[in-house]
Amino acid sequence: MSWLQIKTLIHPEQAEALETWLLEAGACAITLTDAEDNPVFEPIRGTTPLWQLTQLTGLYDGTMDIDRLQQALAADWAERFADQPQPQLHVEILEDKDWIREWMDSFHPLQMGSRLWVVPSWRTAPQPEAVNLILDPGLAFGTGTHPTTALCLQWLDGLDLRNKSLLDFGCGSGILGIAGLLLGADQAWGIDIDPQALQASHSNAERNQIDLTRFPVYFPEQAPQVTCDVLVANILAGPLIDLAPLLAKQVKNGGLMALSGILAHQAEAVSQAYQPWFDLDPIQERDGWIRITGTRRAEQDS
Ligand SMILES: C[S@@+](CC[C@H](N)C(=O)[O-])C[C@H]1O[C@@H](n2cnc3c(N)ncnc32)[C@H](O)[C@@H]1O
Repeated sequence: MSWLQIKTLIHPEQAEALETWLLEAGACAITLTDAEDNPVFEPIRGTTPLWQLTQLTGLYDGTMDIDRLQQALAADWAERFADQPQPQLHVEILEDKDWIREWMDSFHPLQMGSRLWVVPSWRTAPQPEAVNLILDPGLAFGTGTHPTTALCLQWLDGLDLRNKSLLDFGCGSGILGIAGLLLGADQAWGIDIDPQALQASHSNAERNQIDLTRFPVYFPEQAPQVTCDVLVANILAGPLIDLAPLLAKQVKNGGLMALSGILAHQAEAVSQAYQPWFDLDPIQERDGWIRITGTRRAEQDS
């Protein structure tokens, strides 16, 4: 099987928008790195220096029609960012073994808060005594490199999760549910609409020596209506708003929740959707993404 890898340089302010656009257009995975850290393009004389740019690398199934993708991107980009240069996609065909090597090289251990590290399975944990979450990124979203995931991991790291149950809604790679269990929770559940995510969550749980009975995973329509002490949902603003009544029902009175996957301008709409059930904390922001946390009020059960 072959893959198509695209690479482009982009201004950091537009990197997230391009990442979202490419994922919606079927990319299996996207990574963003500082162009200066990992230069694959020669800087062009007279153009923006590399240190001001983000390098985006994306991966598509080898059957993807990249010409049509470029045309669609050009049309949308012209509409949204009329005054900005069009991203130029450099395309390369990769055999399985090549992209795996590229992919592996791009992941490094990351510290999340004070106790937790996310360590790719092929790297050595820098602090063996820390809480080390061993991760095989695979194709499901959730490696810890994305700000939305990092915001949730840092929040979990700061909680006392002993004897707590945790619902990971939109579990992707299972990273948040697994982190919760490693940080002391005694039970977690994962829910996702993507079969690849459910599979990845279980293989990542096994890699971290977590008994799968402590982290069962479900499609939403098959999930039991559990109530949890802690809810994490890193999805997107639209589904989070639609799911507010359902998610509120699944958090115990006095329980905690963290919502992520929300762009700064969407904060107000998502907050409003959860205010009927939760006392909300001040919003946290990272690279244009925000995290909403709160405590389930006891007085309302609806
Ligand atoms: C941004 S990823 C987050 C993955 C992981 N929890 C993390 O924090 O890195 C969002 C995940 O939510 C899933 N998802 C999107 N809409 C959903 C929905 N309505 N119900 C359940 N899962 C959903 C996607 O398939 C994807 O795996």
